[in-house]
Amino acid sequence: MTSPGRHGGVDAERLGKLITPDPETIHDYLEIRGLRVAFDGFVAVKDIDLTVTRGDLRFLIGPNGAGKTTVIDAITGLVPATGSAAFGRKELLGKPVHRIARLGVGRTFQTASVIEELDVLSNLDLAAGASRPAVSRLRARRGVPASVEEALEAIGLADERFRSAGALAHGQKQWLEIGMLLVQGARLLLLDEPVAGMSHSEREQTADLLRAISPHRVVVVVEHDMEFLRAVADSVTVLAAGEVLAQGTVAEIQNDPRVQEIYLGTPVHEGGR
Ligand SMILES: Nc1ncnc2c1ncn2[C@@H]1O[C@H](COP(=O)(O)OP(=O)(O)OP(=O)(O)O)[C@@H](O)[C@H]1O
Repeated sequence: MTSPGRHGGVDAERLGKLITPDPETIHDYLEIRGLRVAFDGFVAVKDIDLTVTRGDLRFLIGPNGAGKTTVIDAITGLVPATGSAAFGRKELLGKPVHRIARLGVGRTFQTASVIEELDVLSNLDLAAGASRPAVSRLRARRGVPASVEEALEAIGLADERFRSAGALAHGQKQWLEIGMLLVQGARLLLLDEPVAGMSHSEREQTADLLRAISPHRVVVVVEHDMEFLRAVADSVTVLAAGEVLAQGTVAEIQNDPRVQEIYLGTPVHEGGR
């Protein structure tokens, strides 16, 4: 079984249970103001403003080197930045990576960062904070936390629970990573090229998964794949040379001449990058 949801497609009921909105977090939003990142004098991100609310599945696109990953790195504390990036009204900039994660900010990387030697269940267990010594893991499996069980079903890996993460298909690893973010309680999900290298069918299933998550979480997706964007995005922010070039609905972005120009004259609806 390689699709999210035991019977193919997202298991919306289980996913809904897993990510039922907490009334405390109903007003979650990401608010970035004047974000600036410089590497040895080279300004990769130039005074960016960005607001993303729950249920507004935002895609961040732009040519190679536009600064998309750097924005995510700055929000998650991996690179120093100035300006402001707040989530849940708490400032993230200047905090160490682990404190940002505790504030409900989770990310995936272009290359899946699951622990390949551990099985699927242990990866989810660790993410859920149920870190236990290896010896006790077998015993622990008898009492899998409900959130982990729900995540296994929602991401379609219930039957693969004892399989080592390293043996999973590419798409399954990405779904495992997303499941890990959910069980760790991430309320802001920053996904860096989640469908890169996926098959058409894996992309469709990932689209279902993100659409099911989006009403309950703030989701930002960095992606080059325009077909995937059209299938999933509610709104799009286009970065170019570290600045916000355009922002709007998919249709607005596709018809924006400035956006078409930076994609080397290729209409966005036809081009990949
Ligand atoms: N650690 C770093 N040190 C120096 N320069 C960096 C560093 N990280 C990124 N850059 C530079 O910052 C710019 C933005 O890079 P970034 O990876 O954010 O772009 P991107 O839009 O994500 O591109 P891609 O689509 O290729 O992943 C690039 O010119 C890149 O070379």
